[in-house]
Amino acid sequence: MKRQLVLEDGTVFTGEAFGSMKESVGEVVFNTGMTGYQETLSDPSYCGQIVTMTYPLIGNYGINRDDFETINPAVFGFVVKEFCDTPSNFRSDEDLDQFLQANDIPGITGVDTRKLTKIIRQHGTMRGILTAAETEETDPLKKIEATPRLNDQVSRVSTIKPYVSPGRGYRIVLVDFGMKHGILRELTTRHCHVTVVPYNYSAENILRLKPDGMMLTNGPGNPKDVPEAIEMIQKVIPSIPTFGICLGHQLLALACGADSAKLKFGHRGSNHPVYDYETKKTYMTSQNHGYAITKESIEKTELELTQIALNDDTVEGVKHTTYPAFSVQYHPEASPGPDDTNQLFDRFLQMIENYQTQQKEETTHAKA
Ligand SMILES: NC(=O)CC[C@H](N)C(=O)O
Repeated sequence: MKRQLVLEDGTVFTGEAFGSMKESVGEVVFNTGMTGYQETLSDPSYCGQIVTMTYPLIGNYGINRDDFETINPAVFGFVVKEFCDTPSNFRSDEDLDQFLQANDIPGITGVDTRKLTKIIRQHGTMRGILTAAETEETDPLKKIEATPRLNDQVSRVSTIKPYVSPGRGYRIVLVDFGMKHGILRELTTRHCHVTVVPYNYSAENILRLKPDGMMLTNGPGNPKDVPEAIEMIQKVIPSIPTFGICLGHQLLALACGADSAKLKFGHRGSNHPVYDYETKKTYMTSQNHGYAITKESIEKTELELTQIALNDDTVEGVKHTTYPAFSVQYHPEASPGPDDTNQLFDRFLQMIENYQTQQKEETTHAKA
């Protein structure tokens, strides 16, 4: 069956439908990863977005039971140059078409994804619609216009109730804005006792758990759409060591008085070079974001710029100069992509240890 991807500017791409047959409107973004389509499709940060893979052959190693970043994919559509319906890999359990059908995600194959990507790069991110090619009765552009822009993606993908992944190590509260499993995996690998809480869990409830540390996860949409989290972070960071990733980084920075802005077409892929001023090293990072903290806004806060994107000089990391808190815009948990920055989880646990030692020393001094 024929299907079209129509962009807001009127550009039409015609291809073959696969996956779910439903019509879908979303923000059209591109991901430059050569592999990792399963992790990309299951990353909740794509809620509301139609994702294009720039790598031309997609589906060739199928879908397996191990590589999900959530079991509830939230992406609104999937665009490929060539869908491979004969996957060949020892881990493959089903093909991409079956996966997309089972999760009600519409796909389109046979699209000139290079042309599509060039358009998005020149014009900036646009909304688009995946629709049956034959539709004559309604103008696809009118349908895009009639579809309200989302501002509630985080509430769609966050957990509703808190839950615990037990461990004998540090007690970490993990605030779920649309968590990738990779973040939880890195903490449990390090024996942490993790309490995952909803995006709108209050500061009072978090402090009542007496955590050793707080982690703020990735998540979809505009960070300014989650004001309750910004308020919570302001109350928690003076006393609990905090580490933020991606949306969590943006929320931490907003909570400290910085500002965020939308990037022209974002960073999505597995090969984004980032320079870390602290280690004086460049790392390859996995990224997926459309917003960023603005550099100028950091200057008037108590934050310090710690990392920078080498492609476009945008903010990739900050740390608080008084409180034990730091964050990065990219994904140290990788999945997909390189795990060069995996040691940030160790840096976080080290920060907790240092903070607790310092607290003990201060209490001893106070008593003496
Ligand atoms: N992966 C993320 O957490 C993305 C953060 C935010 N939704 C953005 O697009 O910038």
